[in-house]
Amino acid sequence: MDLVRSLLFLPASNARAIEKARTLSADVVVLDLEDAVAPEAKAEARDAAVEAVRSGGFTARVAVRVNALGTEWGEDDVAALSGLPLDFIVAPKVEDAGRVDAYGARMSEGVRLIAMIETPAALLSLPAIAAAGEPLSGLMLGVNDLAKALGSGESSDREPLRPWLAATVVAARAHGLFAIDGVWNRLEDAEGLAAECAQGRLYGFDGKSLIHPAQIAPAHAAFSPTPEEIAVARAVVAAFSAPEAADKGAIRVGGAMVERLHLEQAQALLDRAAACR
Ligand SMILES: CC(C)(COP(=O)(O)OP(=O)(O)OC[C@H]1O[C@@H](n2cnc3c(N)ncnc32)[C@H](O)[C@@H]1OP(=O)(O)O)[C@@H](O)C(=O)NCCC(=O)NCCSC(=O)C[C@H](O)C(=O)O
Ligand SMILES: [Mg+2]
Repeated sequence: MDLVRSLLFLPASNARAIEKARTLSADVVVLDLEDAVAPEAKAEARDAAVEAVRSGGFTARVAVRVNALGTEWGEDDVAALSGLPLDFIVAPKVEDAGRVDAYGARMSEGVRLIAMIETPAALLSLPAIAAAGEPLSGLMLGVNDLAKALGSGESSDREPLRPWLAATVVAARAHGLFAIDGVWNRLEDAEGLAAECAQGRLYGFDGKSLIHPAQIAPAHAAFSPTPEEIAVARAVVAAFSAPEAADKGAIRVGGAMVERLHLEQAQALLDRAAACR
């Protein structure tokens, strides 16, 4: 099971954060070479990321967000990661399927790609990007860049971004990719973070991109099955296991109609709960 409830970004130029990240229980840590690193620190950050990945010691799976191919650092970033024991490369500002292919041609076997959707052009090309094929394994919304490019205002319920939340999940699901929601910037607003995680889960996202260790636990709480969901799933599985349900497609469980598609859904939720444990 590909658990991606939490993808914690940290600047690869921050040695203390890298040390801390080794001890953290995020599902994935993302060493950032892009927006969290100033232009004059790019080369040093690249070296630090390579050294960190080579040395290992992370509890989480490890990703590096490179600078986009086409920028002055992109080619060197991707080349520096060649042959390293890395789980994912995160590609910022992907705008077409050709860009996914370009990363694929440069990446080592076994490393998977997460494409960031964070420009209007990417939104218009979502179906083609999602259909690009291997090594693409996930889509991640970049809400900061997106809000900047769209000129959309802030709102607590993300009203202006909602069509794009849904479109990203649809594109990912259509091609068996995971979908990761954007970051929550307000470090001290835990209530807002919890609400936004819940909204992301409601839209179907598999997890959230994060910027601070304190955001890991709320993301895991939101993107793991709840005890109530587990109880309902167990009841559905038990009801369909009863002899009287053997020849039925639809039955009544807890006052609701459930079909065999709900049985599959319940089994998937129980598998996910086991993986989260
Ligand atoms: C946002 C921060 C700059 C805040 O830093 P700071 O105020 O120093 O944090 P704390 O004092 O609360 O830190 C406490 C300890 O935790 C460590 N720490 C902090 N953040 C991280 C982290 N992300 N990963 C690992 N460890 C972290 C500190 O080192 C302290 O440790 P210790 O001293 O040992 O106790 C900072 O949190 C930060 O830099 N966050 C990540 C920023 C980032 O990577 N941004 C880029 C990705 S977001 C993005 O661009 C999304 C997308 O592209 C879009 O467009 O939307
Ligand atoms: Mg961005």
